[in-house]
Amino acid sequence: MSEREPLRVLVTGGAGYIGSFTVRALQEAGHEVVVFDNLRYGHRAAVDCPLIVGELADRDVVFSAIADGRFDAVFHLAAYTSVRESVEDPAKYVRHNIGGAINLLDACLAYEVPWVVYSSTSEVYGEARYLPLDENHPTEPANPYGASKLAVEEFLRWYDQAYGLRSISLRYFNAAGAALDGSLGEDHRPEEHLIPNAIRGALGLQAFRLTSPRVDTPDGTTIRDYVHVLDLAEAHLLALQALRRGHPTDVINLGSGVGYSTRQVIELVQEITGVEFPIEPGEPRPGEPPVKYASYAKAERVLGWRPRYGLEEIIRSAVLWHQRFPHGYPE
Ligand SMILES: NC(=O)c1ccc[n+]([C@@H]2O[C@H](COP(=O)([O-])OP(=O)(O)OC[C@H]3O[C@@H](n4cnc5c(N)ncnc54)[C@H](O)[C@@H]3O)[C@@H](O)[C@H]2O)c1
Ligand SMILES: O=c1ccn([C@@H]2O[C@H](COP(=O)(O)OP(=O)(O)O[C@H]3O[C@H](CO)[C@H](O)[C@H](O)[C@H]3O)[C@@H](O)[C@H]2O)c(=O)[nH]1
Repeated sequence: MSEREPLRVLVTGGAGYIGSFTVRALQEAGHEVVVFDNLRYGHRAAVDCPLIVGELADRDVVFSAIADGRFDAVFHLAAYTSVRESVEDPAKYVRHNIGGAINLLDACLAYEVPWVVYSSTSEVYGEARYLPLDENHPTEPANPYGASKLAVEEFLRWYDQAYGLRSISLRYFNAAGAALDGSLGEDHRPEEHLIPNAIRGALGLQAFRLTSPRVDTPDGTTIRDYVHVLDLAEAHLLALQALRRGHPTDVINLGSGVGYSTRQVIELVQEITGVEFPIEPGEPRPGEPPVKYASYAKAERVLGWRPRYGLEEIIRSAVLWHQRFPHGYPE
């Protein structure tokens, strides 16, 4: 099969934030896509392709989705993603993020799907021992969410060794931004991420609360690496091409390489929107690492990927989305 021939790809979590952009990128590249999502956080309106509404933890449902599909690849993005919830209810993260993923991988083996692209996270590293974080940094997740994502990465390695299932795990840093025309965007209910919450503060949709703990950084707020969701979607296509070329099972960081403090992000949202919304004190989130940002040298070397968009374009696109859809996707 030539590297350009269209493939059939199942995207789990494809109705969610990053998934919906990845689905669109696959479709634009000519691939045939089916989405599998339980719609707990995803939205039907975010998807323009066949959608299987199903639960990953239900092994029979997962097996029948794969059995019916004749898929060439699976992009596995579905997961629960709240650090706070994972600390309160770790069992949920074992059952869905680990158990659900294992159901999916077993179905891939049963129906000979050769390639998996997996959504991992910078949370696998825990607190940074050095910066920028590269893929050789020790993995010491500080919460059950990060532990669940790392466990799947590790089993992907074992599944390749034992059964020959090849995969690339993409360790995203902080995904943010929207389609440049504001047609797709981030709609989590409830929303926990900084950029959408600051924009909602600027648009008068809700009060903005600072939940960053006081940390040892120049302005005392946490520092993060924001990467445009369009850049993430592009990286998934490049990972698929790498697998088609025969690249071995691997893990790759996806970040912008630049760290911005929470206060800098808030101030940039204020500047771009022209609204000096109040910053109300919130309950500091426990266990947040003070600083993280990525080295994306490996993504550049292996995938030929580098981020196209910076923080300003991230915020401008997200503002457009929130202005067009202040109440999110129509249900
Ligand atoms: N948003 C980020 O900054 C970020 C950073 C690093 C990694 N990630 C990873 O990227 C992936 C996508 O994240 P997102 O921000 O788009 O989240 P999201 O909640 O918008 O998307 C996840 C989707 O998966 C679905 N889902 C969750 N559990 C499921 C299950 N058991 N069965 C079926 N469907 C299920 C949800 O309904 C949702 O549509 C996740 O795997 C997450 O761990 C996200
Ligand atoms: O309304 C808000 C939202 C966030 N923050 C603060 O802004 C910083 C960034 O918060 P985000 O929730 O946007 O990002 P995190 O780095 O805390 O975590 C996110 O990115 C990780 C990957 O790097 C994981 O995927 C995780 O699930 C996801 O929530 C944190 O200090 C947070 O306390 C606020 O002050 N107010």
